[in-house]
Amino acid sequence: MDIAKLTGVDALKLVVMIVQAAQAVRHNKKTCQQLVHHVQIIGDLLKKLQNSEMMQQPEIRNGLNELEEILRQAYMLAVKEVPRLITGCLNPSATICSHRDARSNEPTCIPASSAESSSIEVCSEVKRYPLKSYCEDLSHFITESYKFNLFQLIDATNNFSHENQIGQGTFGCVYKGRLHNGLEVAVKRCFELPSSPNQIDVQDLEFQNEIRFLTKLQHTNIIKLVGYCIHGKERILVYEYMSNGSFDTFISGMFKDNKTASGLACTVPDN
Ligand SMILES: Nc1ncnc2c1ncn2[C@@H]1O[C@H](COP(=O)(O)OP(=O)(O)OP(=O)(O)O)[C@@H](O)[C@H]1O
Repeated sequence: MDIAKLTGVDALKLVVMIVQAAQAVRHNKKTCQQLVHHVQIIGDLLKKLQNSEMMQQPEIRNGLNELEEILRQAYMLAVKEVPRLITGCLNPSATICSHRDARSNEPTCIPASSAESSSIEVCSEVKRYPLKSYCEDLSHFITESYKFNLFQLIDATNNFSHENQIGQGTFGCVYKGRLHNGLEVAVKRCFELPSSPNQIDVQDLEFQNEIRFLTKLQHTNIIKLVGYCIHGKERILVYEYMSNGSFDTFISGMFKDNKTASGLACTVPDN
């Protein structure tokens, strides 16, 4: 099926299509049921958002556009009968990240928020799926980024000190940091939103979208996500540090180099 044919289908319709596709899959029944369960949670959330005032906020609309793109890709995967893999990617409470297995030292996928409260049981096949095979089967969803613990980032940024702050965007403050291995990083500490259940959900979706999109889009012209941290209410993203100025400067520099928006789009790996 041509992905272009799905253009214009909204997120809620995609949820229905994914559920239908997953229910039609003959193999991996149990995994498909989990997939349906996870997608329906996203669908319920979208329904709640649909007529709310929050939909007027551009950042939420943008987040939902990105979610729609994720759902579109999930649908494409569902119809290709690989639900086992996308269950992990769509689990609203678990993000796949790469870690090394303590015994074999093999990179392994685990749910990033396994320490966080989760009412959803994460598919055990996904939990222990070796990163290598995962990459081979689903390279565009894999993340080479790592889950940091909060103390590593406190250490890297001198306790998020004022001196280390290099900027501030819509979603949080950005700090320059240096990891133990010497790598210079930009650490974005997301603002805490007022504690309304919906807003927290949306913030988490936004956060997870950022992780998925940046790890999926590996390209020399796209900033690399080095890792992330979830600790209590803390949501932190760790990017490679751009020594040549801000991201905006970098983007405008790119266009000065005759890399037009459409040219860039052409060079982004096509999933
Ligand atoms: N990877 C990075 N390396 C160096 N500086 C960075 C990096 N990322 C962000 N910054 C600095 O932090 C500032 C805030 O960045 P951030 O991505 O949070 O927001 P923004 O893209 O400027 O705005 P918005 O969030 O509203 O889109 C940037 O303007 C830049 O100066």
